[in-house]
Amino acid sequence: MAKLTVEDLPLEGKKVLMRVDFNVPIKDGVVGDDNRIVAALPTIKYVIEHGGRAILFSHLGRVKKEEDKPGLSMRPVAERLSNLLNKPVTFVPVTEGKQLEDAINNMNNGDVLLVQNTRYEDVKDGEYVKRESGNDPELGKYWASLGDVFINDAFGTAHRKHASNVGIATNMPGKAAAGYLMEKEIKFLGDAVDNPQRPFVAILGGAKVSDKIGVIDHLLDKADKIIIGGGMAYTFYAAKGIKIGNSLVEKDKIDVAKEILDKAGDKLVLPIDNVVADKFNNDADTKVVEGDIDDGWMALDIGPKTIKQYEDVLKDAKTVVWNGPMGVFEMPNFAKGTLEIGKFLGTLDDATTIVGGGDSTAAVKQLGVADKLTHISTGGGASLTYLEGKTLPGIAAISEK
Ligand SMILES: Nc1ncnc2c1ncn2[C@@H]1O[C@H](COP(=O)(O)OP(=O)(O)O)[C@@H](O)[C@H]1O
Ligand SMILES: O=C(OP(=O)(O)O)[C@H](O)COP(=O)(O)O
Repeated sequence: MAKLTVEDLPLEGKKVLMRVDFNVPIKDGVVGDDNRIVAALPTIKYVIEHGGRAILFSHLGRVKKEEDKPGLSMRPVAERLSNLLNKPVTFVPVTEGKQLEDAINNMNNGDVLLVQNTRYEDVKDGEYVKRESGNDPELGKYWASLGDVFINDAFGTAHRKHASNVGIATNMPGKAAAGYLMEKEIKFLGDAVDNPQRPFVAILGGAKVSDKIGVIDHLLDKADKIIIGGGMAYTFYAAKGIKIGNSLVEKDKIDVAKEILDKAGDKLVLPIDNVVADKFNNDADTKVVEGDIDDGWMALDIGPKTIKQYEDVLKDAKTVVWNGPMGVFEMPNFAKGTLEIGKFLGTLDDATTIVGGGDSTAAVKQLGVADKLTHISTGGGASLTYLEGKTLPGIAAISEK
């Protein structure tokens, strides 16, 4: 990678601004899945072990009105980070001003400080002003002025052009580096898409084809096969004139689906059978049907023949990228397709297997197969944007070597 990395920066005694993605689930004031915090630890540890003063910035959720703020405080994140690092983390409950500046000036080498949710800046005096999300130039400049160097380790936010990632970086030319997590994500996703070991198979699922059109388009030129599952498969069924009953469909995307099918030829693989249900409920009556789905029935998972067919496509793969579940995996009776594909990926010892996407990541974790895969991306929207072949502003703003 031609970008500056943490190892290129002077750290000893420096005020090291770090953008991390600590946008984690919080329930009743306690952090749930802390994977994103754990994923940022290598860079934070490197900085403090090399005598840097780590000043961390992250957003949490979306702040649109004053009342959103209390529930979206970073305080619980500071507590979890402190536990994970096994050392104190100073939490500063504001995003600008004397309290923040004094706290930074009081830091010693090796200390860690976490700034309040950067999206508190989106609401001022009750107005939704989007200073952070709108990349207000004054805000990026101010935050940049608080430190000596900048490290962006927030891959999950890299598809956003906000003050705390792009704003700080552009105000610190030559001093903005990628953290280890950012490097790792770019390496796995970048190699998979641009330099894959072949055969390269993409598995795309999830609810809507509209979310994945850009990815399918980009990967049609790159992948050897694209396996389709989940709700979006039935818009492709409709495009082929296969009956879909009450299955999920995006009627306004049927034409696009037709174009994709024409372009893809046999590169795109669709389910041959499905588990259909008489209602959207785990306790629904179910049956497996091939091809046409009758009215009154909806497809909620891929069927056993499809699982077998997909395993056949995957068995020789050397690179696999997976985004989106094969069915309504949240309901145990419709989780089998996602589970079996996940388990099978875990057996592919010679392949690089990469999962991106919020629900796909939740699925492989919930199903207990995450440990067997090569790389689970910390970014949903960011990994999708990457797979679409688009530039991620957060990455583009990092200084070149
Ligand atoms: N056949 C289906 N019918 C309706 N919903 C489905 C179906 N298959 C999957 N889904 C739903 O799609 C959602 C995930 O889609 P999406 O958000 O696109 O995935 P990701 O976050 O991994 O990109 C899940 O909530 C899942 O229940
Ligand atoms: O969780 C995130 O997005 P993701 O769920 O698509 O990975 C990122 O932190 C970005 O958050 P945002 O979509 O509120 O800008």
